[in-house]
Amino acid sequence: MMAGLPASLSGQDVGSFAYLTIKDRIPQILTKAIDTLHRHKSEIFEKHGEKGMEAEKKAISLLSKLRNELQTDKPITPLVEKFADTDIWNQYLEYQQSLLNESDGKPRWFHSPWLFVECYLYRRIHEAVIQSPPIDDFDVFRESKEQNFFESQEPIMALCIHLQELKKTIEDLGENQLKNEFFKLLQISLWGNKCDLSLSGGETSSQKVNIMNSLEGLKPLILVNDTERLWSLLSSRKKTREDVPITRVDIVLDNSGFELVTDLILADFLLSSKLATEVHFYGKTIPWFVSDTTIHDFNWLIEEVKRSGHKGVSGCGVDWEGYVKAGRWVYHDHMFWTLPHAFCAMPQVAPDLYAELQKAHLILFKGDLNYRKLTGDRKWEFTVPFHQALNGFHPAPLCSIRTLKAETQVGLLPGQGEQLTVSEPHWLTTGKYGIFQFDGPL
Ligand SMILES: O=P(O)(O)OC[C@@]1(O)O[C@H](CO)[C@@H](O)[C@@H]1O
Ligand SMILES: [Mn+2]
Repeated sequence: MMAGLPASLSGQDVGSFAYLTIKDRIPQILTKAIDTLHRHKSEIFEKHGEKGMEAEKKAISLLSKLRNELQTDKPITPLVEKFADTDIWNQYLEYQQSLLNESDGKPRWFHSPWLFVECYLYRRIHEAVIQSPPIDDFDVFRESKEQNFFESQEPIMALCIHLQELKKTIEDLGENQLKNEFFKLLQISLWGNKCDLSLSGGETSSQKVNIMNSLEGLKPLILVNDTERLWSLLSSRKKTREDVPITRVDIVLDNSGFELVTDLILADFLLSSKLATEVHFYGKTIPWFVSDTTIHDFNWLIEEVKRSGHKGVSGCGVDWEGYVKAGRWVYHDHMFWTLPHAFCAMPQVAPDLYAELQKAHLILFKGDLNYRKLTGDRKWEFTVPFHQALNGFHPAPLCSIRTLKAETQVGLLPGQGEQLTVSEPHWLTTGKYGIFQFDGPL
């Protein structure tokens, strides 16, 4: 499977999105993280006293040192703090070293694969925090994830009310009506991915307008649309429900806040429509790419929805808590999702996780980073088939639901990418365009 893989995206390519992310956006994210620690000084003092003050100072100095390493393109150094994945990370760093020849020296920020460098950055932020007890559980991104939720209350309310209405009549919907509702909620989950904080460098990217009304207008921005495949897979299983009592859909989550609400609404619809009988979610074990969902974020958001003053919203929270309690929604934590590996390495690196995913009848991968890891973050030709770019990663029928925020895309029609480059030079990285890209039994 390894034969003839194209080169990785890298900060080596001056002017590329990778280069601009490492040069501009990541220092901005580090500065915001440092600023967040500063602004929580009094809260940390109240909670931990003098020891907390020392810890806050230490974490800030470690993050400042990290920013300096990055901005001066220093060699990438091994992780030093003992943690569950420290050894795997340092093995991967040695692997990156082995790819370089003598003259190249050490792996460096602007000279190593972008995927590795960006993941390493967030793992170093985590290391700075766990090296600073007693604030070693501090999530430097929590405030911005919560802010994204609170600033998106209007569209969240509209979506929850829509779902509650839909659930009242869902038994009476005809096949076609159910399909259309399914497609609408898939599109809402797709566009929920547009607002991620790491793209905006941590600036608020909450959802302002109510996307229910703009779906029609957004359809031309969907470059690959395999949603019919999702419908036929799930609806045919539903028809033969007697002999196939279980349909499990796994959702590999991306961002917390508004996007997570759109994913939970989709997951609720999957159960209420009986297109699925159980949904499994995968989040991140440490704070990741600014807005990615941790188990704390998952539980916090369901609780916030349940506590809403609006009964249309709180009703959803009550149902969602019920699904978790009944084991119909299952949340999985696994360290693999915050390692730097492309997903084709999962059978070797995390065979237990690969075996878990193989139990799903359909896996939905949300977001841009997941797409980059599905396809190895490489400079593929636009027309290379998605199946080929997965490089052997086929745990189950899967679909990427992603807005484009990185200079990598496969499975396009001949000329489609070139045409977009002419009409919209930054179509790969603005998050304006999206895909539903499916890989399953041919
Ligand atoms: O996975 P998400 O949340 O959709 O996107 C995360 C992400 O956009 O942040 C980086 C920019 O720093 C992107 O390259 C990366 O894919
Ligand atoms: Mn993300």
